[in-house]
Amino acid sequence: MASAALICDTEQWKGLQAHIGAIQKTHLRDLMGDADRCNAMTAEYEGIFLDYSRQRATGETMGKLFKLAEAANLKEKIEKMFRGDKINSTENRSVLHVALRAPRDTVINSDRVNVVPEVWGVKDKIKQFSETFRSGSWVGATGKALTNVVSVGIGGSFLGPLFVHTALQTDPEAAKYAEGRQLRFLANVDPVDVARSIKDLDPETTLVVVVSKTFTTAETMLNARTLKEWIISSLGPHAVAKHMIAVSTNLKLVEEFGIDPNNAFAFWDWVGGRYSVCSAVGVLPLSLQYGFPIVQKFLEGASSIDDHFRSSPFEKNIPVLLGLLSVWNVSFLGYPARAILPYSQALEKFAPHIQQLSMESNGKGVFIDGVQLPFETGEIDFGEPGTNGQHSFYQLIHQGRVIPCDFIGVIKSQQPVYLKGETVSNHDELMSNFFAQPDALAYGKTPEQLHSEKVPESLIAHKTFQGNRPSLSLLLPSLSAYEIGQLLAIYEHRIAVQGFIWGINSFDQWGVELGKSLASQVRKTLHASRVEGKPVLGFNSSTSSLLTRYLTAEPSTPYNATVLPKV
Ligand SMILES: O=P(O)(O)OC[C@H]1O[C@H](O)[C@H](O)[C@@H](O)[C@@H]1O
Repeated sequence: MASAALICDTEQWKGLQAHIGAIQKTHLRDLMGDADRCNAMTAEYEGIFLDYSRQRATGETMGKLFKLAEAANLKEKIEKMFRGDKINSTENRSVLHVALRAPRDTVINSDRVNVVPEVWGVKDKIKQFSETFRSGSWVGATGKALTNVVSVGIGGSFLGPLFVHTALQTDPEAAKYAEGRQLRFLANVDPVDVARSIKDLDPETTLVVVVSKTFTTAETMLNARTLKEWIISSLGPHAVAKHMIAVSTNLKLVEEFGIDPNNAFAFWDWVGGRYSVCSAVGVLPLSLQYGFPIVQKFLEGASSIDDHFRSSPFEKNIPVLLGLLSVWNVSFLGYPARAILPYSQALEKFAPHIQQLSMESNGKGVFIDGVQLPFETGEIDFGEPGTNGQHSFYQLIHQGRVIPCDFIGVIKSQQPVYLKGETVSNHDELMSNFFAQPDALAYGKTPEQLHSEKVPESLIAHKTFQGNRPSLSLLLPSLSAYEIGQLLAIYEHRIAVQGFIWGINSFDQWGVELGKSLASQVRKTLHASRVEGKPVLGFNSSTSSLLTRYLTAEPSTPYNATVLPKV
């Protein structure tokens, strides 16, 4: 198929390629000596401060990246997203997660229908339901109020809500509203995850929320049937109506599953799974745990970044700057990975969410029109909160492979601690590392420095840090529901910017289909072997012998009666 315009064929792309040599001659040690450059390489919005001076880039690089953005029609593509154009072309869908957090009076059309009133209709229903639930008026089958929620879902129906829940858990305001309640998640089809999710819970006081955009995902549906059985075996079949609710775009299947349609919360096919945390997928379980007003603050934070992203000039636009720098690192400097390093334990589930958001969005091999990509896209995202990561994989980042790092810090801790007499407060101790690590990466340590420190000759080579390792620092004023929403939206838009520049569709995920269909072939074989004693057929010799080994051993459970976890 002939391609409209491959970004790599543009003068602007070639200009950046020609510029790589100049950057390869620089060292961050020198670049950081230029205070004007450092001041220029910052951006701020509502107290969120981005410092990207430790990127391997100069003013000239940035100028060229902005030109590349023009060549890629970035401004127009952002507008198309906000306008509800069907930019997810392979699925013929709008991409409107921004509508999920838009103020009530906004007009955003998909298929010429304003979707904002529908969004608010569901939010109003969640607000009302969560108030009834939290007040204790919603009672279970035995007349008791429900205080525990298990949210069953996987991928986008799990990772975003888990990230937000984990971040809110230690926010004093949110925590106050969650007193005496539990929110847990069940994602993996591994029965061990079932056991963990219901350990020490009583079905009498538990509400199960089944979250699935399609309501066909194998793992989620089996887990939902398992928890349904857990409820029924303890409380009887009539209990399902009071103990199970659902979030889905497929309300017909929700009803067929046996959940009361009045207790189903809708969303729409113009919300991608991994972009769905601001839909009922996240808003419902989080409102049950923290109350709707806290969740509304989270949505307002995300919405504030939507405004910033749509209207700020690229030079001051945090998601655009981040997206362009990622393109520079991946496609020009050849760095395949990015480490996400939040200096806040509250953000411990941020990297797992970004893994899906980024890698499922931009892990693509073809342009939007199907032409094979002649350059690398996508990034391998991974991360751990600092300082845990420092005592784990930072060795590789300092002296092994070059991995651009995102340092995310918070000025005001959610949980301040200071011990009288200590040099610094506990949060200042944490943040000392946030400020130190980027410079260690950028500057490194030269043999000359080591000599002057009288390091033994035999250790000089081992102790030399080449430095010149890029990072950026994002400093948030605090970490309340509002900033958690802002952080989420910054990364959502950053990832979209990358896809817009590369010319790929960041909103489909055909690559995950093949594994699913092969698993279905294996599932049939396991059943036929276990139940009818049929031989393993139709696989290559490696898979056949692995399957045979698995099937000839004592099974973990016989197939003649229901078995539920014992823990
Ligand atoms: O919400 P569901 O329809 O159950 O989908 C859950 C997940 O399924 C697949 O793995 C998709 O690749 C993900 O994008 C999606 O989030």
